[in-house]
Amino acid sequence: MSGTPVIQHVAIIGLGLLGGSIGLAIAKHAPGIATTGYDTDPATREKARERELVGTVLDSAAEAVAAADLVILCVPVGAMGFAAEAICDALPAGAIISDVGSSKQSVADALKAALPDHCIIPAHPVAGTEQSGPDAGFAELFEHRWCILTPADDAPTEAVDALSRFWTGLGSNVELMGAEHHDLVLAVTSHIPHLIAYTIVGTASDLEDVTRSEVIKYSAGGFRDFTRIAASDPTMWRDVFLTNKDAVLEMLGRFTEDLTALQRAIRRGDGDALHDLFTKTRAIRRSIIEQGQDDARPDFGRSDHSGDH
Ligand SMILES: NC(=O)c1ccc[n+]([C@@H]2O[C@H](COP(=O)([O-])OP(=O)(O)OC[C@H]3O[C@@H](n4cnc5c(N)ncnc54)[C@H](O)[C@@H]3O)[C@@H](O)[C@H]2O)c1
Ligand SMILES: O=C(O)C(=O)C[C@]1(C(=O)O)C=C[C@@H](O)C=C1
Repeated sequence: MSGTPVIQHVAIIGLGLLGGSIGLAIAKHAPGIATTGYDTDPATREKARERELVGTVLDSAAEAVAAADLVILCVPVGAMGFAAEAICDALPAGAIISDVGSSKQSVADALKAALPDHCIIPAHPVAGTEQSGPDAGFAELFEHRWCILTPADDAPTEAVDALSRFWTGLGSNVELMGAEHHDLVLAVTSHIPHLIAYTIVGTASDLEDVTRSEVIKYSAGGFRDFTRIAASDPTMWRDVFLTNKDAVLEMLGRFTEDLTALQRAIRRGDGDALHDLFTKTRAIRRSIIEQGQDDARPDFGRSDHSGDH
């Protein structure tokens, strides 16, 4: 690759929350970039046309990528390999292939296996909601949010720079990281919190009828916040846990040990242990807020667009 490539045409494969939001964000922040898109689901393609998520919605992945200099795969992580195989023969030489998957090592492996001769720069915008599908996307999703790029050591610097500039242009802050490290960090900050939410809401749903209806009736802040997270897309999260198995199991082991220690403190009436831990965790919350990282999403990310009414 010679010189820094200028991105003039982005193809988006998968037109749900992430794909739709990228299309709308390009229209808002970089209207000079042409966009094409494809989704395997005909109803999603139809809705994407109606909402003008991209400039042109095509009826095949090959047509969608034929003139692209950047292709972004926005499908569940378990489908990345299939999506890459479907575009293999139609990709222009020199196109950058990227993705938005929530786990990175397995996606990097799948993309490399499907597209061994192409320039692959995996990415993960750490921005989302519990909504999914073509109705869920909005142009502001990535503003003031991190986008983590996980290029392989031999990835061309110019392509990494071009992709960084692309995401900065949509309003994101960009950080580079190894894929394995990404998967460990995100296991703690995103994957295990989702697992905990799925568990606690699942526990409530297993209670006897009367108790369950009371849980729903009286659910205030804590449980209600968990139900939002536990409403996240089942296919997406199934794939995240299957593809980030090692890091999730490692962190889950530590979490289980800490939970057991807390259980012992409660059983023994060890108020000091409980108070010490809660003081430590409160300090973490305060330092997140001091760093200006407390949900930098604009309000409409949660209310107007999240559908959580
Ligand atoms: N939802 C979030 O909060 C969030 C945040 C960051 C990253 N991600 C990642 O983004 C990706 C997409 O998630 P989403 O929330 O947009 O999901 P989504 O369900 O809203 O959209 C995914 C779309 O991909 C389509 N699809 C599936 N297989 C396909 C294929 N082979 N070819 C073309 N289209 C295909 C589906 O029909 C669907 O419309 C996932 O990898 C997820 O891990 C999600
Ligand atoms: O805010 C939410 O609803 C999210 O779950 C978004 C969230 C996260 O855990 O922070 C979920 C998965 C992603 O890969 C990135 C972002």
